[in-house]
Amino acid sequence: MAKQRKSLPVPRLSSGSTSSSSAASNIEVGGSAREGSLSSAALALMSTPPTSVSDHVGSAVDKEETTTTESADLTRRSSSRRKSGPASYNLGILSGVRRTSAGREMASKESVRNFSGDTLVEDAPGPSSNTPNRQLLNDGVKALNMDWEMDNLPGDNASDLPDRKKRRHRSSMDMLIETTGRALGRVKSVLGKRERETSETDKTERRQSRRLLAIEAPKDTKEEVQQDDSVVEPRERVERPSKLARLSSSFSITMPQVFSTKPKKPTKRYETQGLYAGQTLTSYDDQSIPKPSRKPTGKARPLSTSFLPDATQPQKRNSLVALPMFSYLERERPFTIPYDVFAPVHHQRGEEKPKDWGKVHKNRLVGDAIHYWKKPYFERSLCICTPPVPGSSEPGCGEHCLNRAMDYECDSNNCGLGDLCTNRDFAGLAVRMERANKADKKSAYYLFNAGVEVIKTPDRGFGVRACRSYEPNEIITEYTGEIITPNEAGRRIREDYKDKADYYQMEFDQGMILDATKGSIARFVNHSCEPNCKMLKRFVGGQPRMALFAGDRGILTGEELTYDYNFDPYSVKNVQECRCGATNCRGVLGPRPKDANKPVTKKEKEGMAAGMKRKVGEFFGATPAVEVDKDLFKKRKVPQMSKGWVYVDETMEKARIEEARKDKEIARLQKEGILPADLEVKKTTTTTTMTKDKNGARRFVQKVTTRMTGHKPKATPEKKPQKLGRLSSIKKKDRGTPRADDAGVIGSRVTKPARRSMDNKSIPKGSMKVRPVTKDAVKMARTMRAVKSDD
Ligand SMILES: C[S@@+](CC[C@H](N)C(=O)[O-])C[C@H]1O[C@@H](n2cnc3c(N)ncnc32)[C@H](O)[C@@H]1O
Repeated sequence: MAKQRKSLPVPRLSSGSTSSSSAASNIEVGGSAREGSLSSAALALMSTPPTSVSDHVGSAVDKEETTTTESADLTRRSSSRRKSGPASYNLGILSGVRRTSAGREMASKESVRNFSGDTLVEDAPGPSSNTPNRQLLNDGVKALNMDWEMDNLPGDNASDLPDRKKRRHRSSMDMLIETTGRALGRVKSVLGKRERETSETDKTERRQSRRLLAIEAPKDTKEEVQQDDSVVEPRERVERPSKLARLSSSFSITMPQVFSTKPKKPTKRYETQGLYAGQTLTSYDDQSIPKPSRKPTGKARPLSTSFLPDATQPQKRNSLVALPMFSYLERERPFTIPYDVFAPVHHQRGEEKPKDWGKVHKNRLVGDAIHYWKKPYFERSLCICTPPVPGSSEPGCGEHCLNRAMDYECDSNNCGLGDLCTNRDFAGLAVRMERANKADKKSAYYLFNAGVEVIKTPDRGFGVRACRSYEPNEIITEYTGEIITPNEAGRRIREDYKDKADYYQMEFDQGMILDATKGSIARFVNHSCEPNCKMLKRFVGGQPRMALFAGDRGILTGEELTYDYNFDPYSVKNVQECRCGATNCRGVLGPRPKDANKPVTKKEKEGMAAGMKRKVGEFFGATPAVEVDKDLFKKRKVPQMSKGWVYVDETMEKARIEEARKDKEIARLQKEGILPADLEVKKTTTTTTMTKDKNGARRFVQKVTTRMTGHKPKATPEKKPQKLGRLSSIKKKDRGTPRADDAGVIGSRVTKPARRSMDNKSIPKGSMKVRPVTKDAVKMARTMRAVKSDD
């Protein structure tokens, strides 16, 4: 160092200053005049003495180039600084080790070369080529697809630098690598995260695409289209690269897309709200809700209610966001459980179903009834109701409606209230049944609209249950079947239904019988002495129809439907034991107690007295004051109840009818003198007595007694000579042989034409009507005569 200083007198430079940047920076150049006389290039040359022999040579060769660069460098310095004080040289900056700004950290290859010569860095591998940072940098450079490589990093060409310089260069390179490595590490971690996400998406996409490819297109024809429009092989064929390869190569930002239009992944939809009871805790205070009376027994663990808030304390709302389950508990809203979810009365599989049930959904006339039945046999009644006053509780065609009072149903022909009319039960039922018929028979929707279903009862055969609730007096279902004559009803019972235990015949209208053996579901409705329904007759479009209506307390879902049969068994033998289980059960399916047996009430007595008074007044010609009873329309109308079931026991009934016919015939023959008055005939009487067995069950015992009884004809008053009108006058005038046109009357006999004319009511008043002698009577008379002659 000392030697070097001595060999270079002008300018005096401390060579030692080159060893450290701090020393170098403090070198002062003496005399401004001298500074000014020296070219800056020369100064620069002098300030950087060659450190070796080769440097001298090299310096000579590169003198020109170095001079130019340094001069440019110095020219860039501010002129004010140069002027204000003596020039100072920062060797750190000049040597490229110390940089003045971050931008200069990445020194250009040229500047390094210019400063330190081309031989600064050796060809040997870089100082930190094996360090993880270097590796990281390498990876990053590759990943970013840069057009330079780590091995040819600018400024990395320090193979020919001397060791000392190499160290310095290495340290600067290390810094550079470290900084860049850190930056790249951050980039890589971000990219790595994206890569992971992308690879996740990629996996899902691949799974989907595999599925789609399997369904939509053959694999070999499907091509993948990348965003850059390059066509690649389907992803199934692309081999999955190794993790390392993926790490190093998957920094590509553009991810391969399988399909330009991705199929939308079906997203699971979560319900935002759930169903819950919707009861407040204070509901228990409600008197209408029965409190649980059963106390927990020792064995059963009582239900823990600790999770419920204290009902006695006012509820404080939690300011924190509640968990969903608790927020559901807090919220309250009305809800209806869908029928598909809650249908408690579905007919269970395997349950016994009724056999031999021919369904008839509309009444139909069968046999002779077709000729006897009078179609619309009364005039349609016009409804004079006005639309209901808004806000009033009285509905359209309510209790004041005349049609309703007369059991006529309103329709568009007789009522103008349209939808406001409430007297259209059968029309409403028709709408419901139409909905039911369109629905699947197994669906809850069908059951809801049909409203009823058949069930098997333990002791009363089949019955009917409500599949929904009904308002009081709401129509439930129609009772339909075949309209037949009473004769046909008897015949069916004798012949068709002789092996059956249950009959479905009911008195209907115009003296006809409604036989629901082929009929609607209503035929299965059982009897109860305390019924929840009633069978009513209504006139719809002039035609009578029967339907089951809810009672005054309405019907709940699942209740068995019953009504009072008011059963007329015709014979005691046919009396059936009632198993309805009501507290006021009459014990038998017999008729309701006759009203006549009821004691007369005070009100009825008043009514009778008022009626008498009116009649007396009318008799004496007094005009009764017309007083409109205001309560007249308010009175509950008495529904036209079903007249009752017809139970015709064919053998008993036949015997009874035959007996009566015989009695009548004998009496007539006796009267005519054909049979003796003291005739004794065998008579059979059947008496039924009810007993109870040891179990308390009722038993009906029949006793048949036969006795001989005499038929005594009633004493007939002495006959007065009868005026025979025209016929007798003819006979009086002309006592000749009767003519053929004498209305067929010969003696006491009436010939066929006469009878025909009698039927036609052409015989004048007062004419004698003679009953024709039947074949049976003649036969019997002959027998009697034969018996007598034998005696
Ligand atoms: C119209 S059917 C009713 C449906 C019948 N249960 C079935 O299975 O077809 C009438 C018959 O049901 C039976 N029945 C109805 N209600 C009854 C009751 N309360 N007690 C006993 N039997 C009853 C009687 O046998 C009666 O003749």
